[in-house]
Amino acid sequence: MAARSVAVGLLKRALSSQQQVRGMSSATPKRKVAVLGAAGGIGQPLGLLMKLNPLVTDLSLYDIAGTPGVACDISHINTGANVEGFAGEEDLAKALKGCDLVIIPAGVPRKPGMTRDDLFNINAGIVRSLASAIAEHCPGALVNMISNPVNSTVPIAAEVFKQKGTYDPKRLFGVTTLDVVRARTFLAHRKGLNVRDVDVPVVGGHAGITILPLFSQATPKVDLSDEELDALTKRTQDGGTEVVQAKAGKGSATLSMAYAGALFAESCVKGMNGAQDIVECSYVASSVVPGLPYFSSKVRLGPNGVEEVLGLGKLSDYEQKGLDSLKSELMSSIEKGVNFVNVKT
Ligand SMILES: NC(=O)c1ccc[n+]([C@@H]2O[C@H](COP(=O)([O-])OP(=O)(O)OC[C@H]3O[C@@H](n4cnc5c(N)ncnc54)[C@H](O)[C@@H]3O)[C@@H](O)[C@H]2O)c1
Ligand SMILES: O=C(O)C[C@H](O)C(=O)O
Repeated sequence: MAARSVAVGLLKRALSSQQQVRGMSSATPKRKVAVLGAAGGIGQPLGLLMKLNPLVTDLSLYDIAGTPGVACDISHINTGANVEGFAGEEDLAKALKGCDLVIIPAGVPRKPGMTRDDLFNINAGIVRSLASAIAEHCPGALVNMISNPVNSTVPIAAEVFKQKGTYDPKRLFGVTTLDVVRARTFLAHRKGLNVRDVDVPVVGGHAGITILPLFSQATPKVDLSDEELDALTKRTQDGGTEVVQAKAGKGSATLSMAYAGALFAESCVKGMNGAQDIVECSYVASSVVPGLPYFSSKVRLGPNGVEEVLGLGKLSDYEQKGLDSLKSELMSSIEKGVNFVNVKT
């Protein structure tokens, strides 16, 4: 009897995973995901990872050029998602139509010696025009903003959506998952832990000192000397710069970012599909820190996007100092984004 029920269980599991792979399960809703900037350093591996995700039934790959080739290549992979490639502004409406989730890694990356804010002049305009198209063609989609400077590009998208009358703070996310991925990796290496067991919330924003890892809230609990804490915090804050320098002029993090972006996108889709207790750190509209209208902290994801913005929990003195010192930089990046859309020059 026991052997029979084990066999039935295995059969059911195999059937349901086959159905999932084909995108045919009646329990799994159809989900169309778009990647804007899909021919780029992040866009290509992110497109690949989304094609491998059984929750994605339709994958729309958009860039200003180069997407037909990328889409053709990815479409040959024998997983369920239907893949379409779109190139050039005249194809943007088609790329966005019917999307549940839009991921934006479009824009220029840093070179050594640059800050993320140095990307503002080019990327702000790109994000403004993509946000405007999203408001027109898929206003109900969740938006995962990867393009830097995230601290400003999220407010830019929000202001565009407000102007278009489609703004819903629950649906707009700055992707800060790479900071969490880095904090987990660096802590696990430093303390000899299995990285799969390690989690570290990272709050604040996504640039330099605005990236604030909360090692006092890590799981498993760890004892860190003052030197270790300082070194781990700085390495997490400078993780992006470490990659920019290692790539020596050939861009910034792409592969680890694609991994992080795919993790976050999957959590968004799971939340939309009704999964419970999906919690991720993300840079969202927030009242967690008075005076900062956008802030990254843990958020609970659900059918409508952000279901709940969670508080910061108890901070150590070191983390409280970090929080106090990031506020003015984060606020000025937010204002810069807001003004870009609203102030006529
Ligand atoms: N949030 C994060 O943690 C994080 C991590 C890494 C990189 N980034 C940022 O992601 C962005 C992309 O980085 P990358 O390494 O993929 O750069 P990349 O130059 O390799 O690719 C960017 C792609 O965007 C495309 N693009 C430009 N304008 C566009 C438009 N109007 N519409 C659609 N696509 C457009 C380009 O054609 C290119 O294919 C950069 O701004 C980078 O700083 C963010
Ligand atoms: O550092 C960068 O410019 C890219 C990205 O924001 C990162 O953190 O890797």
